[in-house]
Amino acid sequence: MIRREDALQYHCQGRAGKIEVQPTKSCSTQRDLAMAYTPGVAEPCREIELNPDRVFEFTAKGNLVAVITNGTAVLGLGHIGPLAGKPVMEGKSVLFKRFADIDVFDIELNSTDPDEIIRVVKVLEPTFGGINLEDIKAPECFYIEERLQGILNIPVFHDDQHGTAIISGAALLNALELQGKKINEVKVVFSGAGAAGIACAELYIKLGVRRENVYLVDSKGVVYKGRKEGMNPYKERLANGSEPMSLADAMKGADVFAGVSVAGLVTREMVKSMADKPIIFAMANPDPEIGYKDALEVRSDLIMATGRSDFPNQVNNVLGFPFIFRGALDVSATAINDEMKISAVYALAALAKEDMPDSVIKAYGGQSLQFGPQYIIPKPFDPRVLIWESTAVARAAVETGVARKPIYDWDAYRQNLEGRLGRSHEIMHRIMQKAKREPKRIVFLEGGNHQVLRSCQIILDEGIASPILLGPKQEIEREIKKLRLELDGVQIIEPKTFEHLDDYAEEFYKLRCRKGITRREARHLLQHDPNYFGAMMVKVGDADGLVGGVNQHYPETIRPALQTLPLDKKTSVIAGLYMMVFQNDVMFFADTTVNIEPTSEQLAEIAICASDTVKHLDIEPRIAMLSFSNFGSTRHPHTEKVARATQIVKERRPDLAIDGEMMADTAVDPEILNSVYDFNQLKGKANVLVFPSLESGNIAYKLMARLGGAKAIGPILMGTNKAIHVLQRDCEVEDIVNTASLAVIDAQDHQCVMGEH
Ligand SMILES: NC(=O)C1=CN([C@@H]2O[C@H](COP(=O)(O)OP(=O)(O)OC[C@H]3O[C@@H](n4cnc5c(N)ncnc54)[C@H](OP(=O)(O)O)[C@@H]3O)[C@@H](O)[C@H]2O)C=CC1
Ligand SMILES: CC(=O)C(=O)O
Ligand SMILES: [Mg+2]
Repeated sequence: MIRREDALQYHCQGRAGKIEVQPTKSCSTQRDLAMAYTPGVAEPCREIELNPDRVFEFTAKGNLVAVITNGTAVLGLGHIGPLAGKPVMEGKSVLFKRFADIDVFDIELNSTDPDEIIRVVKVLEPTFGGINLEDIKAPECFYIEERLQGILNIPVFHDDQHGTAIISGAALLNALELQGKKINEVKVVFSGAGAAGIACAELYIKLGVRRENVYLVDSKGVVYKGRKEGMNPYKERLANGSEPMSLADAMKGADVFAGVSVAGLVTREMVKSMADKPIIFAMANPDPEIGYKDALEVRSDLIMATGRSDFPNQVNNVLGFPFIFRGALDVSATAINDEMKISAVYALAALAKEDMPDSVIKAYGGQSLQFGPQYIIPKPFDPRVLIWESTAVARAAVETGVARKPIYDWDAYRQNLEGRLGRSHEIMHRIMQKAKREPKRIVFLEGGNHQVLRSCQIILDEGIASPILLGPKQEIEREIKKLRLELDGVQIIEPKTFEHLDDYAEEFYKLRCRKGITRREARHLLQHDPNYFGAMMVKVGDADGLVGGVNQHYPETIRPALQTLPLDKKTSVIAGLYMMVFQNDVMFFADTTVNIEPTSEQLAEIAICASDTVKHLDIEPRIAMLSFSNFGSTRHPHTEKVARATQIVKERRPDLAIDGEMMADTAVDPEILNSVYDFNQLKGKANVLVFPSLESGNIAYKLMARLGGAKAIGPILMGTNKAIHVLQRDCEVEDIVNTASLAVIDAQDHQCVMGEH
C-alpha cells in the first residue's frame, strides 16, 4: 500500500521533483566552454543550417520527447489543471528514461483551447524527436492529435488513447485465447467513452471485434444511436442500439468489460451477470472500476486485470509508451502509424507466451510466471519488453515507409537495445525480490532515526524483513506518530528494560571475561551501547541480521560485532565488501574495511568470500585481483603478493572466474582484456575487484562514491557467520532499504550454511 505521507516525501526529498537535466559533454575547462557554447557551437549550427537532417547528429533532438498536457483528464482524477498534473508528467519522464533511455521535457500548458495547444506544439517541433500527448480530455484530444499529426513531421502519439489501446489489445488477445473465445463473436462493454475508451474500442475492432458487438457507456449511460446528450462524432461512430441503457443493462451477457472511466462503477451483481468465462480489464487509475479481489470473489471463471502494479495482470500504458517511442525514434520515424501500433500489440501478446528466462523469474521473486489467467501480459520490468516491442515498432515503421533512417541489421539493433538497459536497476530489483521470498528479522541499531523509520515502513510494506527497532520506546513511538507512519507490529526494544538483558550480559561476559571485561561492565555496555546489544541479539538468535551505522563511524558498529560473533567456519578472515551501484552497472569492492595489509593467503580468502557473497545475490562473479602491474609486467613484492593470491584461489577454487594480478583499467575494460590479454580467465569485464590493501580499496570506493557517481552500499561484513551490515552516515531511505534487503539475503545464506553442517 502506498501512503500519502510516503508519496509526498518521495517527491520532495532531496532535489524537489523527479527529474533533472544532465550534460553529456564535459564542461570544466575554458576549452570545453568554447566548445559547448560560443564560438565552437557555431560549427554544428552552420552544418544543420546547410543540412537539417544533421540535427540528429549534433543535438539531443533524436532522443528527446515532449510529454505535453493541459491537465484536463489527469489519470482518473479529472480536470485538475496543468500545474497539478506536473507530477504525473515528471513520472512519465522517469519511465521513458528508466525503461527505454529516452530523454523527456515535460510541458504543462495553461490552456483548454485546442487550437492554442496545436499552435504551441507546432512551434515546438524543432526541439523534439517525438510528441507524447498526455491526459488531455476527450473529445478535444482527438482533434488536437489529428491536426498535429497532419502538420508535424515527427511522431505525435496520445498515450491515453493508443498506449492504453495497444496494451489492453494485447491482453485481450491472450485473455480470449485462454477463455477459448473467438474475437469476432464476443460482446465488449466499455465504461468510459473518452480518450482511452474510444481508442481502445477502435483498436479492438481493428483486431477483430465486430463494431456491432461494442457498447460504450459514459456518464450518461450507453451511447446509442440517436442519443442527443453528451455526444460527439467519435462516440457517434460507436453508437449501438437505439434505446437508453445503463451500465448494468449493458453488462448482462457481456464477454469483456473494459473500464477506462472512474473508480468503483462496477458492482458484484454486474460481474455476476456477465457471460461464462468473462474478462474484466478495470483500468481506471489510481483506483479501478472494481477491485481485483472483489471481482474474483464473485466469479472464479474470470480473467481479471487492473491498471495497478500490486496485483497480477497490470494493464497499464507503461508497457507501451517508452518502448513504442524507442522503436520510432531509432528509425527517425515521421509518425506512429496503425501498423506500428498493431505490431506492438502482437509483440506483447506473443512475449507473454514465451518461456520466462531465469533473470526475469528472479526479478519477480522467483515466481515462475507462465502464460495463464494470472499472467496474460508481460511485466514492465521484464527486460525483453524493450527488445521485442521496440523492434516490432521499428520494423513496422521501416516496412510502411515512415522511417527516415531505416534499419537493415536487426541483430545489431537488438544488441543496441540490450546495451541501453541499465543493469543496476534490474540487479537491485532482483535483490529485493530475493529478500522478500524469505524475510528475516533485522535489528536496526538507530531505532529512532527518521530515515531508519521511513525505511522500515517500506521494508514492512514490501515484506522484505521484520524490523526490530532499538532505542527508547516512548521516543520511537513519538517519532513514528510524528512521521505518520504505520509501524504496528514492529518490535521496539529498549535495552535498559529488556527482560533478557541479564542473560545477554552473562553471555557477553563469558565471551569477553578473558579480554578484561567484568560482569558489571558487560551489563553496562549492553544497557547503554546499542551496537553491543544488537550484536548480542544476533548472536543469541533473537534477530537474524543487524543494520546500523547511520549516526556513527563504521568501526563503532563493526567492533562490537567482531567481538561478539564467531567466525564463519569456511574462512579465517573478516573483510568488508562494498556494493557499488553505478548508473548502468553494479560492482563489488573488497576489502575496504578490515585488513590493512593482507597477505597472499588472506587476499585469496577475501576473493573467495567476496565471490561467494556475490554469487548468493544471483550475480555471476568475475574477480579481478588488482595491483599496479598486468600479469607480471612489473616485478615487485607487492605485485607478486597479488599474483600468488590469484594462484591460491585458482588452486583452491577452480570453479571461479578469477585472474590477476592486473591493473584496474584492465579489469573493467573488455577491449584491453580481449585484445591485449586474451589469455585471461575472467570471461568478461570484472565485477568483483579485490584490492591489494585496505588503503587502495578504501580510497577507491570513496572516490567512486564522491566523484564517480556511484552509490556505495555496505560494507557487508564477510567472514562472520551472521549478517552484519553497515550504513553510510549520509545514507538515504532507499539505501537503507537496499542494505536491509542485502542483510536478509545474507541471513538466508547463513541459515543455509548452518543447515548444511
Ligand atoms: N490503465 C491505463 O493504462 C490507463 C488508464 N486510464 C484511465 O482511464 C480513465 C479515463 O481516462 P481518459 O480516457 O484519458 O479520460 P477522458 O476524460 O477522456 O474520459 C473519461 C471518460 O469517463 C467517463 N466517465 C466519467 N465519469 C463516469 C461515470 N460516473 N460513469 C460512466 N462514465 C464516466 C466520461 O464520460 P463523459 O464522456 O460522459 O464525460 C468519459 O467518457 C482514467 O481513470 C484513467 O486513469 C487512461 C489511460 C491509460
Ligand atoms: C496511466 C495513464 O496514463 C492514466 O491513467 O492516465
Ligand atoms: Mg494518462
